[in-house]
Amino acid sequence: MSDVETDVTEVASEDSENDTETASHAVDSPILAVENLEKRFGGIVAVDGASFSVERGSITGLIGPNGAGKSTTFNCITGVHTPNEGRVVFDGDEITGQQPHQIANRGLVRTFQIARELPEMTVLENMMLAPKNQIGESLWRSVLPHFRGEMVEQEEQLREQAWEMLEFFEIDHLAEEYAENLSGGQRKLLELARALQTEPEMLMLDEPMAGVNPTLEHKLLEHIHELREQGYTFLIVEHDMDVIMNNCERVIVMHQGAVLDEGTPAEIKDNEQVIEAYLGGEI
Ligand SMILES: Nc1ncnc2c1ncn2[C@@H]1O[C@H](COP(=O)(O)OP(=O)(O)OP(=O)(O)O)[C@@H](O)[C@H]1O
Repeated sequence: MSDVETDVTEVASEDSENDTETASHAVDSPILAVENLEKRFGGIVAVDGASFSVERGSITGLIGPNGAGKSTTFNCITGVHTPNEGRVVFDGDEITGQQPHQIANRGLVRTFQIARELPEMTVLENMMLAPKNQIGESLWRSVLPHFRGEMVEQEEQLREQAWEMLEFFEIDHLAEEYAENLSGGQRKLLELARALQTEPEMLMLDEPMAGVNPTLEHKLLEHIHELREQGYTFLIVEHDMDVIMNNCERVIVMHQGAVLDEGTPAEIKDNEQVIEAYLGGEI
C-alpha cells in the first residue's frame, strides 16, 4: 500500500499541470462502482440490475437476506463469474469480465466465506505463496543468472514482509504451524494477512466473522479499523448485524438481486422495506 501511495505521489508531483485533477479524482471518485450488474444461472436471476458504489477509504457493508445475491455480486466483481450485463469499474478502470488474478493485480482482492489457505503448508509458506508479480513465477527468467539474484533478494523481502504481517495480526508464533491446525478465527486472520501480502488497495471480505470466537472477532475488527486508517478500503458481506451496524460507515442492502437501500447504518435501520426484506424481523 505504501509503495502504491509513493508511486502515485511521485507521478502527481512530476506532472504539476495535472496536480489538482489527480488530487480531486483521488478524493471524490468512488474506488469501486458497480453499474446495472446482472448474473443469471439458467433461469435463476441471482443478480438483477444491482448498482452501487464504494467510497475510497471506507468500511462499507453489503447485507441482505439469504439468497439476495451478495456472494454472486462479490464473484462478479472479482472475476470469479462473468456478469451477463453491467459494468464494474475499479479505481477509474473498467474491470468487467477480467480474470481474478488480473483484478487482484490491480489492487482489488477478496477473502472467501470459507478460508482458502493450503492446509498442508505452514502459515509462513502460505504467506510466501500469496504475493503478486513474483519474479520466480516466470520460469524462463528464473534460469538467467541476473534474475536468480533478483529472485533471492525478492524472496528475502517477501519473507520479511510476511513476518511483519504475521506480527501485525499477532499470529507470528504460529508461523511454522501447519495451516490445518489453526482454529477458525486464526484461519481468518491468516487469510486477511495473505490478502494484504498482495499489497491491495481494497479488500472484499466474505463473512469474515463466521466461525470466529468473540476475542478474535474483536481483534479482527481492530485490525480492519487500523488498516482503514492506513488508507485501505473494505467491502464486507456479513450476517452479524452488530458487526455491520457498529463498524460500517455505509451499508448497501440487497434484496432479490437488486439494491434495496443504501445509507448509514442508522438510515437503513429505519427503512420499513429493509425490515420487511428480513421477514419482518428487527435488524
Ligand atoms: N452457481 C450457481 N448456480 C445456480 N444458482 C446459483 C449459483 N450461485 C448462486 N445461485 C443462486 O443465486 C441466488 C443468489 O445467491 P447468492 O449466494 O449470491 O446469495 P447470498 O445473498 O450470498 O446468500 P447467502 O447470504 O445465503 O450466502 C440464490 O437463489 C442462489 O441459489
